[in-house]
Amino acid sequence: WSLSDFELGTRLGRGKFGRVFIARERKTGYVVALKTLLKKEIVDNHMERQVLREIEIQSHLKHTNILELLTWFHDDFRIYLVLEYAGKGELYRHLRKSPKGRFNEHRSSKYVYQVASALDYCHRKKVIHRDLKPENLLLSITDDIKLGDFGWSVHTPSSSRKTMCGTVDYLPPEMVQGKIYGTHVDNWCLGILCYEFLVGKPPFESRSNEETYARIENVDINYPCHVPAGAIDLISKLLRKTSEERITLSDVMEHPWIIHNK
Ligand SMILES: CC(C)CCNC(=O)Cn1cc(-c2ccc3c(-c4nc5ccccc5[nH]4)n[nH]c3c2)cn1
Repeated sequence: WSLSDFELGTRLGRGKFGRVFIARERKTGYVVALKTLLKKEIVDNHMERQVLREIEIQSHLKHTNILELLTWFHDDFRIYLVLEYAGKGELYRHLRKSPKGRFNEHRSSKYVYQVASALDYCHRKKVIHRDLKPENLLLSITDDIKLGDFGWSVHTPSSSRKTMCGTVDYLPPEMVQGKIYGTHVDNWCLGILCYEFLVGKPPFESRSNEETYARIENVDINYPCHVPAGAIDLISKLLRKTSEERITLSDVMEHPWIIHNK
């Protein structure tokens, strides 16, 4: 493959994701997201091994709710990643523009199910910490979750998050305390995500990072009255300070609130 095989369109996410363009493969007309990484930037930041490891991992992940890395190629100056195009773009924007900035039970439980399915698949492949938060979720044209790992993108701090260096709202207690962490961090983040879908903001959001950290470590959570009991039950089983106590992803997928509402 080479750049001449593609007809480039506009930048996606208005430059938020680094240099990602919508593009069409000339012969088939297939629409993709074409991400370009400058080799000089990668070398200057000593990220060669990391990028190659990410490409290695991502190219082996094949799941309907994980954004697929279709192929990649490079020229003298850039590495080009041919990624699946998600027709409805950033989930985050849909969340913010929904009435009261939150999703209804049906939509929330469907997305939580799909994210749990994607994470369960990743964990079985010994891949953890996909940096789960609304900014890393895209929606396909059929309104299905596409989990992307935008760790590589140069996120300009988006105005939507108060803290300029990206949100701390999704950090689990073990990461706030700088302890080693395992796959259970994703279970915690799924709990935060479920709360944010239903309420419109993450549970521990505070005026300062320090206050947020304190609330995370105390699991100091309040549920607005409109949050259904079934969802509270699920979230409270994910947001456990002791990581081993958190409900498993397969149990999330079989939880009554998910089954009855998705
Ligand atoms: C090193 C490597 C293997 C990591 C691979 N993963 C990434 O590069 C993560 N990444 C995915 C993207 C990305 C960004 C946006 C989109 C979109 C998309 N569709 C849209 C529709 C409307 C508005 C914006 C849209 N963005 N589809 N697929 C995308 C993929 C950017 N970075």
